[in-house]
Amino acid sequence: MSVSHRQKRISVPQIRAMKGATPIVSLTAYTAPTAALLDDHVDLLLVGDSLGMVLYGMETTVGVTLDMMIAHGQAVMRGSQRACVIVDMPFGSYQESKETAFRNAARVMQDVGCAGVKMEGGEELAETIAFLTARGIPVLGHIGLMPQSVNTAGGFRAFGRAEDEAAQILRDANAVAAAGAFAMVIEGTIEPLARKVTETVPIPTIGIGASPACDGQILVTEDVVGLFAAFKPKFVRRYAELGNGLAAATRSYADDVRARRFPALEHCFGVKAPGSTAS
Ligand SMILES: Nc1nc(=O)c2c([nH]1)NC[C@@H]1CN(c3ccc(C(=O)N[C@@H](CCC(=O)O)C(=O)O)cc3)CN21
Ligand SMILES: CC(C)C(=O)C(=O)O
Ligand SMILES: [Mg+2]
Repeated sequence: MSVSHRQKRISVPQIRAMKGATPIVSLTAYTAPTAALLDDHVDLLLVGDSLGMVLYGMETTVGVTLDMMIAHGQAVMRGSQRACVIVDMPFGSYQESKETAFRNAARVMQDVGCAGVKMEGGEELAETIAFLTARGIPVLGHIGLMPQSVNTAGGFRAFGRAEDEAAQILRDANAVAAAGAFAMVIEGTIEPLARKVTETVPIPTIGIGASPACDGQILVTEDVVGLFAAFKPKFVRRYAELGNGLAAATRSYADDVRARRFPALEHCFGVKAPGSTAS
């Protein structure tokens, strides 16, 4: 594509400016073909570390590595043209120190060419978020249910039911915003808390299992289209059942191969079609 025909991607400042306006539409993407199909319809594509569970069959996201995120981030950048692409920093790549976080996030920015990175954390991560944003790396926060903390948080559950937990999440939201995050994902909280966080912080909130009051919504694409069957979180709405289509197509293919209906001669090389000089 020529330079003059190249369209610009939605930028981090544009996402930041959507606070209180038209809801930010976001979905996950892990591969080039999926990114290409979603690109025209979303504002933000997240290369989520949920890929460990969705693509690789892991029980949690804790086993996902930086190399995996970079490889899938590159694929999503190749497949998309318009969306703002953000890459999840995986467990272990940013918690140790703000310096380690910067080094690993800079590697993601350089190797992937994405618009920014996402990190799970609240007050305890604020210094790191400030360190990165001050040095040119846009950060999308992630508070509430933080899947990388599943081993200390008591499993995948709703957050903010207890008063002290809700108060902590509100402090986390304020700390993440004050540290310079351009927006934050709020996951798996009770609805009134996500609403209150959205009303309180000056940056967009992007909800998942949170509230319709959030400034945007995100879901895992495979959950939305019925391609992930291991579990169905309460907060998912299925817009298609592509898994059924995939299974049905596979059954038809298997039947055709076993009955020698596939391949037909039209699928074979060096076979003259009647009335043709080609193939
Ligand atoms: N495919 C997929 N979708 C997601 O939304 C998602 C991931 N993977 N992986 C990373 C995190 C983990 N998340 C999860 C994981 C499990 C539940 C879940 O099992 N929820 C059940 C309740 C579980 C229970 O009662 O113990 C639910 O009904 O919502 C929810 C969110 C959200 N994220
Ligand atoms: C569900 C979103 C917010 C996420 O972090 C992921 O897909 O990894
Ligand atoms: Mg994630």
